[in-house]
Amino acid sequence: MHALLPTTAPLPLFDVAASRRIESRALAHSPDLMERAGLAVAKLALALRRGEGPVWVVCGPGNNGGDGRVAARRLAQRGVPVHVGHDTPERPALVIDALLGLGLNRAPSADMLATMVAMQSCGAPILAVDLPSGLLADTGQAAGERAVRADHTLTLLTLKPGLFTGEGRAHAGRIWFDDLGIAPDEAATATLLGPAPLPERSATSHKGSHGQVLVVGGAPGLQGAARLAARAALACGAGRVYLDLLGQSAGEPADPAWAELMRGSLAALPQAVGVIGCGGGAAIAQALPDLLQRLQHLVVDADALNALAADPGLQALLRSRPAGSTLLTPHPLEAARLLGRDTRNLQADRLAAARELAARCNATVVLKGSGSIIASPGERPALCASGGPALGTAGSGDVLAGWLGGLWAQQPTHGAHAIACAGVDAHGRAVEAGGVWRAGDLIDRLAARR
Ligand SMILES: NC(=O)C1=CN([C@@H]2O[C@H](COP(=O)(O)OP(=O)(O)OC[C@H]3O[C@@H](n4cnc5c(N)ncnc54)[C@H](OP(=O)(O)O)[C@@H]3O)[C@@H](O)[C@H]2O)[C@@H](O)CC1
Ligand SMILES: Nc1ncnc2c1ncn2[C@@H]1O[C@H](COP(=O)(O)OP(=O)(O)O)[C@@H](O)[C@H]1O
Repeated sequence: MHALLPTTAPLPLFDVAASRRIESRALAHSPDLMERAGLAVAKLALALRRGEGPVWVVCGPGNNGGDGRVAARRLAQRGVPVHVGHDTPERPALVIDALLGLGLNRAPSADMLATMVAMQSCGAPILAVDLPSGLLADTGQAAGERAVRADHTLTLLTLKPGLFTGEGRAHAGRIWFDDLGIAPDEAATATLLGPAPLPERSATSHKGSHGQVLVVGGAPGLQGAARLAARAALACGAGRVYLDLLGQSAGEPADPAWAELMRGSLAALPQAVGVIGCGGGAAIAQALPDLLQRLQHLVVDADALNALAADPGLQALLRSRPAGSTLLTPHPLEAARLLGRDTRNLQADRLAAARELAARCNATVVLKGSGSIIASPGERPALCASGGPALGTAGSGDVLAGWLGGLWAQQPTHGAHAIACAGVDAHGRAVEAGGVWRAGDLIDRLAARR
């Protein structure tokens, strides 16, 4: 058993159907899985309980409850006071939430909701067994009007996507994992990202070896977004970074605060990696046909995504681009516009939405937000557990787009999926040590990790 985040390597995620298959094959040779699960829960509970009061074990009707009962027995054997039931004991030292796990298949009943409220309000920390009760393992959404908000979740046998995306992170608390001694024997549903190495530099390399980025955007009043993207691309290590500031006179400096950035345009830079749409306003729509047809590598963000959503002709150009050459970075509202759905409906199953959008656009899609998802045609989707609410600040998405462009400029033979996985994970890790308040700080933190 170990705490899971931050990840040190990529990890396989399994949805409910795959977890069930792994479990049923494992049970054939290891019939004591529930004993192992309950023992792991009891061990963690011993470390987490606060004070000498009883450990309150709330068991549901299925095997999740079974794990809870084994844990209760093991704790009692160690002389720990234990209360098993749905009524709140006095001054509990810990709550073990073993009400509902993988088998959650409908909105919890009123009785269960009342028990969840009691757990939540009793004042003790909550350790969820496998999943916080009421949270759907595949999507990270509550099946009904609420799910338990745990302080810790010990997930068992397999890692489930819903712990890491949607509302999962807010409900799971600190995530622990015990594989119960079983190695998964089938392909993962998705991959939880680990850290990716930064591009290597040979001793004889020079700025011409490190690629070019062309940021197209920054319409009047919106230059900040384009400049953040350009600064991030440069901080990432791109050899030269140019800005095509839409609707700005040629005399306007690329970025008065960053003298290294230059003005440029598609006509002069057909080999550059395009980072398009940051602060693009309405003007980006006119530039898009040329950009979509002429640039070999494109990161498409913000207003360029909105322009695409509004124009089937542009969507056809997008789909006709070669495989692996386009990377879209929508936040949920932008993704919902592209799919013609509402955001709530899209967020209900982020993994499925990202896959659908990737297939529809013939592109890699980074569906941003807590637990960003990276989906590409023909690739196993990836899920990012790094980052957090510190990224919820204006311009952090522009920084991501620029960083992705900078990575791609240095590694032009990589496909969009690999670039997205590396860049999204690094963007999240940059805030984990704290100290990021503005998108500009984020650029400094990303650069410091190089
Ligand atoms: N077998 C093993 O060795 C291992 C098992 N493991 C453990 O087993 C867990 C999975 O167990 P599980 O399949 O029994 O599902 P579980 O989450 O207990 O729920 C099913 C029960 O809840 C009910 N129910 C569902 N939704 C409901 C609702 N909204 N409101 C009310 N009731 C609802 C559902 O009712 P039904 O649909 O049948 O009417 C059924 O009775 C897994 O998460 C892990 O903890 C692992 O440790 C590995 C080793
Ligand atoms: N709670 C959170 N957890 C993880 N990542 C987050 C969270 N909130 C925001 N982010 C990340 O911050 C970035 C915000 O991007 P975006 O919404 O496009 O911002 P902007 O348009 O201001 O640049 C995305 O990479 C998103 O995944």
